[in-house]
Amino acid sequence: MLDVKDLVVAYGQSQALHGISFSAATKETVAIMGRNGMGKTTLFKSLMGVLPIKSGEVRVAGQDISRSESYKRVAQGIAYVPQGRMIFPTLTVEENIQTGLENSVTRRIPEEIYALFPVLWEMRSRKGGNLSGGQQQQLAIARALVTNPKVLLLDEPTEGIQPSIIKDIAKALNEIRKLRDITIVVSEQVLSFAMDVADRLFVIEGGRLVHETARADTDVARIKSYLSV
Ligand SMILES: Nc1ncnc2c1ncn2[C@@H]1O[C@H](COP(=O)(O)OP(=O)(O)OP(=O)(O)O)[C@@H](O)[C@H]1O
Repeated sequence: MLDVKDLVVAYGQSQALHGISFSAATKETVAIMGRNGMGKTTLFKSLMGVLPIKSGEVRVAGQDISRSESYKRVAQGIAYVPQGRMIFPTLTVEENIQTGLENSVTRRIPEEIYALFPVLWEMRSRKGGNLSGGQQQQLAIARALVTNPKVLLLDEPTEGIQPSIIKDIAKALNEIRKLRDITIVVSEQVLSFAMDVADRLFVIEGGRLVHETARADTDVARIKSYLSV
């Protein structure tokens, strides 16, 4: 479903990604693990078209999207939950989700969304800015999901979130891929969360994927050593 090949991205003269390649299948979740500054956000921004790529290719369901404008990529089946969530603080929960429904005539929020995140139903009339960090993260995921993506990208969804809500988010992500034909790519520093949601784990270091493992074969100590400074 998602095929990334030899992705090279630079900030001016400084190269940040040095040829990233990986694929992820429908109904598969992969985690990209790495410390701060290793290139996770750069990877996601370039997949989404927020940052231009220098060379390489990104395919979603076989279609090369790597030269498409960011807004077009949404129609081509890719959705992005950025680091820090970026919800609209002055819009209500319901209005925030509806911003993902721009192309829908009724702008009706599917029931499935509130079934996945019951807290968003309870909070639907509250302003996004009044939600806790964990609730905002669930809101950002809901907003991305209503675009019916084939590929969902989540950049460090557990950052600054309390453990009980991290469990809720893991549960929702596992439920989503059961319900939908979707590929989920999540960047993370929290190994326990990645082990809860991902079928395969990659480690990114200095803009390169340096390690890959299936969940069942994961050498936890080895991944931890990559994540510690
Ligand atoms: N706007 C920018 N201009 C120049 N260099 C940048 C810019 N943004 C990021 N970088 C560099 O690119 C590299 C990768 O950064 P990136 O933000 O992708 O890492 P990350 O793994 O997502 O870390 P974090 O979790 O802190 O966001 C780092 O060396 C960083 O200094």
